[in-house]
Amino acid sequence: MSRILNPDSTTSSGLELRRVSIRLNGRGLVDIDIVIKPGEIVTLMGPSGSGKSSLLAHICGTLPSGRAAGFEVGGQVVLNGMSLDGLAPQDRHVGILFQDDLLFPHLSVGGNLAFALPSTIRGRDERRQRIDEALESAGLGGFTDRDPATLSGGQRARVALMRVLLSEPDALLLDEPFSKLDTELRDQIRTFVFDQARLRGLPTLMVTHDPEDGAAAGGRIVNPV
Ligand SMILES: Nc1ncnc2c1ncn2[C@@H]1O[C@H](COP(=O)(O)OP(=O)(O)OP(=O)(O)O)[C@@H](O)[C@H]1O
Repeated sequence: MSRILNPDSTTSSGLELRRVSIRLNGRGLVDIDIVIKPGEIVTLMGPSGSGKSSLLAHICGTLPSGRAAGFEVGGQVVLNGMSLDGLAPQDRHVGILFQDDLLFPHLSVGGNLAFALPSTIRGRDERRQRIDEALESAGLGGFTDRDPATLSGGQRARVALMRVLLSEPDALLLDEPFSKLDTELRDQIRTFVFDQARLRGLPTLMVTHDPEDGAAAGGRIVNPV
């Protein structure tokens, strides 16, 4: 693993945003300083365009930065005591779930999940077992060979979460992942996602416009500015 150990950082667990700032074309968007403990779910709410998704992209290492892109970032993102600055997205161990489940339509459910498994899990049987266990734990036992197009919205949402979790993230980011689900399903999937995050002790940062998401998470609700 190529993580950089920042000599200034403490060895604390969780996701720390140390005076993280984002400016867009010289305008201040985000200014946040927070520690999210393992298993804690923090909700990020703020007006449209206030930079919530940009902050998640910055944590993932996918924010287009530099003068041409217009974004300038400051501060430090630290996960479990290690600075993520300069690391490629795939080396950060940060999982993110979006509004759209982004399942690959040309792959089976199992194929979608296999894509997320760490390359260190090499054996065919072990890979298959991990996928089967993940599907079982999501109430989707026997779905390995299903075409994603044949799944319901709730089933797709659970596969999308399992795909993120199989990549063994150390932190979870949620970018309005429940907003396209109808009310009943939203409650169900929300509970499932929060339970999984807590069970695995993942520091979790959720962006939402829905106050009910924040209430259901039961944790702190913060503004990006
Ligand atoms: N790739 C990009 N290149 C340039 N500007 C961008 C890019 N992505 C977002 N922006 C701009 O950055 C600002 C913040 O957008 P962002 O999506 O982070 O806000 P948000 O708070 O998540 O909004 P919403 O609640 O509507 O999803 C907006 O002005 C947006 O137009």
